[in-house]
Amino acid sequence: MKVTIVGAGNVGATCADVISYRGIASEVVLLDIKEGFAEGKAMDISQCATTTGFNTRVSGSTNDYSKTAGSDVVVITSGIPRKPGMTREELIGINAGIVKTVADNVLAHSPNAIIVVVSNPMDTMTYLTLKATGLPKNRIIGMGGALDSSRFKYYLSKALNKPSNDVDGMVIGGHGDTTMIPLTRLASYCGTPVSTYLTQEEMDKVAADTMVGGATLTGLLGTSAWYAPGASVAYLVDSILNDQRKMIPCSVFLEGEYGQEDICMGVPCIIGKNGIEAIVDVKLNDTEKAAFAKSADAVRAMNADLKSVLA
Ligand SMILES: NC(=O)C1=CN([C@@H]2O[C@H](COP(=O)(O)OP(=O)(O)OC[C@H]3O[C@@H](n4cnc5c(N)ncnc54)[C@H](O)[C@@H]3O)[C@@H](O)[C@H]2O)C=CC1
Ligand SMILES: O=C([O-])CC(=O)C(=O)O
Repeated sequence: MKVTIVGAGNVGATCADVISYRGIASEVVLLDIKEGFAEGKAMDISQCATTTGFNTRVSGSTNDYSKTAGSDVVVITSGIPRKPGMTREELIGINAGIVKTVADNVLAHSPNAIIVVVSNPMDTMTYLTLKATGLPKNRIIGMGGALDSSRFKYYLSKALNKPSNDVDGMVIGGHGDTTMIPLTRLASYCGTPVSTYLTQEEMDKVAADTMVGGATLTGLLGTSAWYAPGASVAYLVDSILNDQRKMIPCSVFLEGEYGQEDICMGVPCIIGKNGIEAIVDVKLNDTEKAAFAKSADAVRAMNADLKSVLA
């Protein structure tokens, strides 16, 4: 199975590294516009093969899409990341043009690929990719919920003082500092509700920390995060390529699901060999429904800025 990752920067290269290390794909192509950059990252990752023990073939390309031909999955991480103090939404001006051009180039060489959109503002870039390519909705997946949920579980595990892998939980809604919806009511520790162990105040703090998880890291690092984002993309790609049918919150085109239409945002999806195999209808309470509607209003307002790019 062949995976192309466009953008060999922090997130793209980390994703290539995890996919190779875990043997998720037999071939990974990294592509970037910076001369020699993707080739360098691919060579560096390839030189881990004997010490970490993988056989994935990793190669790089400077903007030559012919090398990406026949990819099963294409991940788009090209574009600029935010700096401390910025929101993801502020990246739309530069990233929309980049994502649209990349999506066109990718499809010309891999007409059957499933596209995973990572560049921010991710929900709007997912919507742009869907509208610009005209592909069926199952083949355009925005990655945000997998990462946000992993951060939610991290903060839950810290509050509970229990191992992360004993904790379960999910974040839906938009992938933005104010649009994410950590579903605290449904979060669990070893199959028991977290509300058994945490006060409402503690759960509210976990949710608030989760929502600004990306901004916190951007403040600490000077640019946005890459280890957990890259690993989250690899997790999603694994479920596609190996038809694992995992339930992962992803940004997907909604046509009435969760009360929304003509928008891409995060909802629980079954992810398998066809991309989005199904959208799972988790019953939300009235508060969660209201939060989802408010999140959709914000994502929709951002999508309106795409008019000139899509014209
Ligand atoms: N959806 C999510 O959960 C996450 C999204 N992101 C987003 O992913 C994007 C990438 O982040 P980083 O890897 O940290 O940035 P980065 O700056 O390290 O890497 C981006 C790469 O894209 C390349 N690039 C720019 N235009 C290109 C084009 N037209 N064709 C091919 N390559 C091109 C650049 O040369 C650069 O190497 C950002 O927009 C960031 O906000 C980052 C983390 C999580
Ligand atoms: O925070 C950012 O700008 C990058 C991102 O989407 C994340 O790490 O969640």
